[in-house]
Amino acid sequence: MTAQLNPRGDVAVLVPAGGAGVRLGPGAPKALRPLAGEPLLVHAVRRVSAAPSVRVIVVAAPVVEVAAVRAMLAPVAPVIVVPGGATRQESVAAALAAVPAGPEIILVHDAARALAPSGLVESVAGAVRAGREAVIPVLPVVDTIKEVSGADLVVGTVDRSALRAVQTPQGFRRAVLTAAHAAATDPLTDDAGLVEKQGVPVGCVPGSEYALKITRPFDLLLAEHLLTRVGA
Ligand SMILES: Nc1ccn([C@@H]2O[C@H](COP(=O)(O)OP(=O)(O)OP(=O)(O)O)[C@@H](O)[C@H]2O)c(=O)n1
Ligand SMILES: C[C@](O)(CO)[C@H](O)COP(=O)(O)O
Repeated sequence: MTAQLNPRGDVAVLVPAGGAGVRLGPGAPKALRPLAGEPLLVHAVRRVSAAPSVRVIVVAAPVVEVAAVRAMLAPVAPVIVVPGGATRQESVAAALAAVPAGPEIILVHDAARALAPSGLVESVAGAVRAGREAVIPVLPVVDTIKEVSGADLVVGTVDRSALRAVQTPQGFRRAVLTAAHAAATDPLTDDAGLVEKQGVPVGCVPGSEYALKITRPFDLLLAEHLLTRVGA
């Protein structure tokens, strides 16, 4: 990361890290929980900052942890840290508002996808640079998918050939992401969803198995294995 900004190609990455991690079980906010001895957020920011086009990183931290997160990330990379919001969408909006003038490509990347490789950051940024207005990394759905009524009654089998599992980082022209957040009404689970609502086409690039979202305890075990045994 260097300080000079080139509006045509430079990238700012927003890292929403304000979530509690309820599905991971009781403990500190998820982004601060340890993975192989370091907080998830440190792993995520280290990988993002290693991507050559990234010039600005803005982290949305849990509200009461802003100072601690600033201190924690200071040795990792230059970052702007802002208080997160009550929802992921609010955290992203707060981070977006803190991006300085300059970068015209903005990526949004979950702290919870702590092992997403720098190459994926570059691949998403590159697709936006090449002309897409919005880009998401996706993987094919590998399980048979059923529609279920109530708790346990199968209604039918869904054709999965057109389905994709969506990851982060998601990349956008800055004006597109800003307009989508300005127009947002209900919270959606991802930023591409807001952009779709604006009628903007969203492109796909191949995702990475390493960009798994650490959501449940098993995911943390898997990530620990990938990091310590596979060298992710
Ligand atoms: N108010 C929130 C909620 C979520 N996030 C961030 O959004 C990303 C994706 O959210 P998820 O993995 O679902 O995290 P949590 O909301 O913390 O998980 P849970 O629903 O289990 O509490 C995470 O990096 C999380 O920190 C955020 O910045 N602010
Ligand atoms: C943005 C996201 O990571 C894409 O898969 C996801 O939508 C975050 O929300 P979730 O509710 O934790 O799945």
